[in-house]
Order: sequence, then C-alpha cells, then structure tokens
Amino acid sequence: MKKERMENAPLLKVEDLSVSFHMYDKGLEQYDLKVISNLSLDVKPGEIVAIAGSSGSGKSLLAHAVMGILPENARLTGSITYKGEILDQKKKEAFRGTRIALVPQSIAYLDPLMKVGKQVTGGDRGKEAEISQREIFKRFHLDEKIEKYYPFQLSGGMARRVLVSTAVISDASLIIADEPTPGLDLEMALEALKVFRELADEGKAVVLITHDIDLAFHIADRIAVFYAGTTVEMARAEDFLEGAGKLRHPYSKALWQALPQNGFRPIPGFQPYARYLPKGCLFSPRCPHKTKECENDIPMSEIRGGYVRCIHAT
Ligand SMILES: Nc1ncnc2c1ncn2[C@@H]1O[C@H](COP(=O)(O)OP(=O)(O)OP(=O)(O)O)[C@@H](O)[C@H]1O
Ligand code: NI
Repeated sequence: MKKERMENAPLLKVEDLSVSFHMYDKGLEQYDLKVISNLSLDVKPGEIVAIAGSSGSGKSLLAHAVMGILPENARLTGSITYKGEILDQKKKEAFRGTRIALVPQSIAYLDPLMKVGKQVTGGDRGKEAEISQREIFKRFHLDEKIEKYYPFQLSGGMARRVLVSTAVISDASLIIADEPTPGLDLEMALEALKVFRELADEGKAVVLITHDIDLAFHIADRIAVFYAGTTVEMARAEDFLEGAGKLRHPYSKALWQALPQNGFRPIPGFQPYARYLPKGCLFSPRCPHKTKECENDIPMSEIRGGYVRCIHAT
C-alpha cells in the first residue's frame, strides 16, 4: 500500500508559486512586475502534463523557475519540490541536466563552440553515450555526420531535434520540454511526442509546454491551462478530446473553440499585461459570466475530477 502511495506521489510539485521581477521605470521609480501568481502544478512519474496557454502566460518562466535559471531581478515565493525535497537554488543547479532536463524554447541555448554530438551526450564520448546518441539521431532523421557539426551549421528544425535528443538521452527523471516542436514537419513533431510518451511510460515525468495543443491532447495525460501567469484549469486530456462541454473554465472552453477543427472562434479581448492585472479573477475582464464576486481572490476548486479557478464553474 505504502509503495503504491509512493509511486503515485508527484515527482515535481509546484505550490502557490509567484514570480515577480524588480523593475526600474524611467527615472528612479521602481516597481514589481508580477508575472506568475499563485500557480500550482504537479507531475507524477509515468505522466505527461501538457501546459497550454497563450503567449506571455508564464509557461517558460515556470520552466525557468524549476531549472533555477531566472534572471537576477526575479523574486520567487511558494514552493517547488522534486520527490518531496524542496528545490532551493543550490539543488536546482545540482539537478540541472542530471535529474531534471530542459528542452529550451530557443535554439540559441546550444553552445556555439561545441560540436553537436558532444553537446547531446553532455560531453561524454564513451561508447555507450555514442550509441544512444546515434540511436536517437536515427529516429530524428539526423545523419551521423551531423554529430561533427557546430550549431551554426544546423537548420532550425535540425537544431530543435538536437535539443530534444539531449534531454531524451540524459538520465533525468523529469523532463521539461518548452515548445519542442516548432520548425519540425508533422512526421518529426509526432516522432518527438512519441519519444516523450515512451519516456513517461518508462516511469519518467514529462512537462510538455506547447502551442500544438491538439497534438498534445493525444499524448498527454493531463493538461494545465495557463492564463496571465496562473493555472486556471487542470483537466484530463480526455476532457479536451471530448469537447468544450467537458471543460470547466471559460478560458479553456475558449481555447478549445479557437482550434481550427472546432470552428476557429477566438474570443474578443486581450490577456492582461502583468503590470495592470485586474483584481480577483484574471480572466474576468473577458468573461461573459463575470459578477461582483469575481473581484475576490479565486482559489482552485475540484469539479468533476479536475481543478478550476472559477467560482461560476459547474
Ligand atoms: N526578464 C523579464 N523581465 C520582465 N518581464 C519578463 C521577463 N521575462 C519574461 N517576462 C514577462 O513575463 C511574461 C511571461 O513570459 P513567458 O516567457 O513565461 O511566456 P510564455 O507563456 O512562455 O510565452 P510564449 O508562448 O510566447 O513562449 C511575459 O509577459 C513576459 O513579457
Ligand atoms: Ni515560452
């Protein structure tokens, strides 16, 4: 019984995370820009949790907060644990690339002065490392000679596959993939997602940040929907496959309806800028169900087996 409980315990747990940047305005005026507010998320071994949400909703910043690579002027509150252990900055640095691997959103993260093969294996050119590197290159249709290339010799799509390969052959038990598919053709994008699914099936935990949400529905177990720096819904992937009626938050429903296959019906309005966040529910200025009570702080609540940050959700 205990063992079962241990296995179901989250590998990564983010609780009530807020991130602010200390900013300088014109002159001497200073202010705090709150870019992540009260965000919670957990990922269990064997699971892929996809993160969906528009540009600027805090997806990459969450990844950077877990990896410990936020800029100097960032302040964090809340907690991030890995296997129940609090991840402070020192641990984040120790775990980076070993227990926790990041597929960065930008291909500029590749070291311009190191040959690609060596980067993928983390500097290890032993026989075993070379075999795993060649295996994954084959799956991603990367010719063997590419291991001798420098990053500037790669196309965008090749660089993306190299970054994914690095995380895949690491020993990390937690993989955070921040947009791993842009620039890949459909076949390669699907191959990358298939590789992530296999890693999860081996017992690793995967966080998949992606704009290709309709692909993510098919391989992820759960979907976290981000809006203006917080989680507004955590749902099973099947809920997204079944349709807007199964979803709980008006923004998740709007995301679903904005997909081309669902009629491409975008909602009016904009995500608020971090400096001018509305009181209470961050989605309320765009919400058709808005009432006075939405100006209060809105906690996550459990509804129909998922979690939602909306007092009107049923
Ligand atoms: N160093 C920084 N200083 C100030 N604001 C920042 C900084 N880095 C990011 N932001 C702001 O934080 C917000 C969240 O950024 P983030 O990169 O996490 O978005 P995202 O969800 O990953 O978007 P995308 O889908 O475009 O990658 C944005 O409004 C961004 O402008
Ligand atoms: Ni991003």
